[in-house]
Amino acid sequence: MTRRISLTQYLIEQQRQHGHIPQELRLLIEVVARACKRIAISVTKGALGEVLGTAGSENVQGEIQKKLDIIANEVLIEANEWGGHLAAMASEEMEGIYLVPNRFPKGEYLLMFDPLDGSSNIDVNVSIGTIFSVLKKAEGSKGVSEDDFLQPGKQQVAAGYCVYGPQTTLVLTFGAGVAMFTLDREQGSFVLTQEGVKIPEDTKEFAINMSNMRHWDAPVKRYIDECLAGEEGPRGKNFNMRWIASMVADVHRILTRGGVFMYPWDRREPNKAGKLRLMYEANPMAFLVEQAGGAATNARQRIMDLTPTQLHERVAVVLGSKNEVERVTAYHLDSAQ
Ligand SMILES: O=P(O)(O)OC[C@H]1O[C@](O)(COP(=O)(O)O)[C@@H](O)[C@@H]1O
Ligand SMILES: [Mg+2]
Ligand SMILES: [Mg+2]
Repeated sequence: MTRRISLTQYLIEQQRQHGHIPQELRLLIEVVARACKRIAISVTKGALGEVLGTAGSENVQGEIQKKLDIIANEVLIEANEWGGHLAAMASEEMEGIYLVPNRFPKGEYLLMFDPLDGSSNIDVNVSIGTIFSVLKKAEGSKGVSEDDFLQPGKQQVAAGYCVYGPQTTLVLTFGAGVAMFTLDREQGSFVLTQEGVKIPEDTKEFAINMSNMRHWDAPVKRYIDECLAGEEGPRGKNFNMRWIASMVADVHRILTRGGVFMYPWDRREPNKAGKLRLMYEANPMAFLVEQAGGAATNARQRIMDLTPTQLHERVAVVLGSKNEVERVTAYHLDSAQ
């Protein structure tokens, strides 16, 4: 039975007893969690809060922004800019980095986020979320620029997401395992509901958008064909499929019961490495998944080893149960020889 302590107590424990995090980082995560609570309130209001529908604008990736994309972005910026722990922020919804204004105290951390993941699910009342990643500015670097953000994911000091579903759940890692916290709405606080989250190494469940099948590369097609062949095929077992179209919800299922998630490169936009974004979608999820004993690659290399060259860089993603991720990756490496 998991100890029912609050997020604040858990964070203090991580700082004081285990020495896993400095005080500044603890306070930063508290601010992010508070922002997620505010976003959860807007999400829950739905049509009553007039937060559904499009905002009539586009983000830097040319995607139509939903009202909630913008609301969530503003909530995260507003909550974090006065916190005193950050040098700058970057978001899916902003083209450049956001420097903490001079009127606020500053810190050494860099915060990146996908304020609202799974935007296509907002209006249809299906789970969505917020994904975030924390880096530290290189020591001695004066000021802050976009270059400070271009660090490989293995340098993340914290990462997490908050899924707004039937329950609102915050999932966190500081590089010493994964913990989950459920929002107790009566108390208004996140309560620890699982520690030491582990993803089983094997699975019979995959997640991929099958409508893109005709655009896939041969190794992806091979892997999925083998899953679909079931007991009679080379895998000798039947597979189930799930695709929520909110990465946050698909990854949450994988952290809860295992599985493999794939958003591979495909021929629709051959010049792009993939659909998902490296710095505020793939890296934080890869950090969580690895900390839970799973694996995350771009179908060839470990995601957290990739050095980004742009803030909004895209990447192919294969993550989840270790043995399946290794299999998909091996199929790609074999085909390249
Ligand atoms: O609609 P598709 O092509 O299946 O893509 C779904 C994927 O796109 C995303 O929604 C992208 O996230 P955003 O909503 O933040 O743009 C992922 O969460 C999800 O896995
Ligand atoms: Mg997203
Ligand atoms: Mg988004």
